[in-house]
Amino acid sequence: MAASSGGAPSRTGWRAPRLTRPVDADLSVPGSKSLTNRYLVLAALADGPCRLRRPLHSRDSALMIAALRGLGAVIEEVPGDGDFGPDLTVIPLRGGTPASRAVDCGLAGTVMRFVPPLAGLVSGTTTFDGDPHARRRPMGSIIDALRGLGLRIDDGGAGSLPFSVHGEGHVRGGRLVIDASASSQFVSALLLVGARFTDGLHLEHVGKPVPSLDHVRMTVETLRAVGVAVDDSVPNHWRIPAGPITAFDVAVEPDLSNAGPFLAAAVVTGGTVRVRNWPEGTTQVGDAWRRILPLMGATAVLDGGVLTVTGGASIAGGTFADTSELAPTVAALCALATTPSTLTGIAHLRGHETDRLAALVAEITNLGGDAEETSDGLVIRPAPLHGGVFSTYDDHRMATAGAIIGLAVDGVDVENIGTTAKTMPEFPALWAALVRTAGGPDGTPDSPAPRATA
Ligand SMILES: O=C(O)C1=C[C@@H](OP(=O)(O)O)[C@@H](O)[C@H](O)C1
Ligand SMILES: C=C(OP(=O)(O)O)C(=O)O
Repeated sequence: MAASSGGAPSRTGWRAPRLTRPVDADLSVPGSKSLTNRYLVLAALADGPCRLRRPLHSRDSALMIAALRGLGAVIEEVPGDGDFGPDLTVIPLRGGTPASRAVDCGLAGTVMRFVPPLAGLVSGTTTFDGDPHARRRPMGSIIDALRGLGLRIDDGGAGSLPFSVHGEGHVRGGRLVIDASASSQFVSALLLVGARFTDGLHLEHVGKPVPSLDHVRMTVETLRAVGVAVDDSVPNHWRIPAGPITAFDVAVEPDLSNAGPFLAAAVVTGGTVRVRNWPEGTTQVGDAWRRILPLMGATAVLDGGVLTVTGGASIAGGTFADTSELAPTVAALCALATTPSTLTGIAHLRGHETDRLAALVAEITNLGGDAEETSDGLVIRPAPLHGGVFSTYDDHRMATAGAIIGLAVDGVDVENIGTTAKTMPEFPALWAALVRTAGGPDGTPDSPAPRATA
């Protein structure tokens, strides 16, 4: 496998840079995956042309763009002022598309969950498939919901990818009951299109609690910002009247979840990382770094749009609930902590890009660590770690977890660092710039630390 630019070549992939000196970095991170892909869906349904400023450009956003183009949206790249690629303009779906089209979901939950309801609003057949593991991600609630809305779905009875949606150009909508306990994205998917159903949508969740509720709040707030009146005053019920989605021009916030590994580097090395353009108010779950990292002994100060995290003398373990997509990064830090940790409320991570609970236990244990699964999370105890291969399972957050552990442990080979392209193709280069602020990886001569400017 080819080595990526962030670490030295190694036999098995990407040798994670090891640091015994502190990082001292200023950086920007690319746009939020969750916001970019919500804005793209809403723009495709809006009542006029829209613009996304500083959007994410990654595999997940590229798959969303391709899917929406296939359904008839016109999406173009135009010059913008972002550090990580052009802006996007979107002319909404106008009909007149071919009678059938295929959507590649890759491994993107946002594509496989958000696009099928939208396909119901377009005439013709849309076939969905994705990477091999995508066929194992939970989809049954979306398929059932679409049937409940009167759409014909061919899934061979599997309740998973691949399947076809036969759209008629309109969906009646109204009352719909689903079980969204496997993924918050089931709720978000239906809310994003609900205003365009003829009778609007009254969605009810019945079952174990909806996980990753921060992401549902993000959907609700994003909808309100484009003129959709979401009533979420009753728990597990969302009511949306039929109506237009107002065209918008929006700047996408940086991805605060993807800022996590860089902030973690400050914690691991006892250094400082400053992330620019941190929003004062946000619906992103990644804002929780400001709460989580101090529990581990770091300081986190948000001032003037810059989040500054400085690591302490050691990493404290603790109990971390409902960390959602932050969990792999939290787990990597816990594996380096001096006291035990418990992560709870993340049973649904078994349905993510891989079974993240099993994967984290396997990879931490493979490096000599002490980790085990519980029914809804992980227990990780202090143990001396050694080098080895850190497998990534095509999961971007497993790759970054390996990079974090490798900062503190000699000889960690991250097996496929390229999988970070799912949400942050720039990861290897940004990590290399971060490492240079500590004078370079261990074994390179000390040199004046250049600032990470990426
Ligand atoms: O709506 C979204 O953008 C997301 C919702 C969450 O999904 P789950 O509820 O399946 O965890 C999260 O983990 C994922 O990374 C992004
Ligand atoms: C769970 C994740 O992604 P997806 O949107 O594919 O569900 C994630 O990014 O951590």
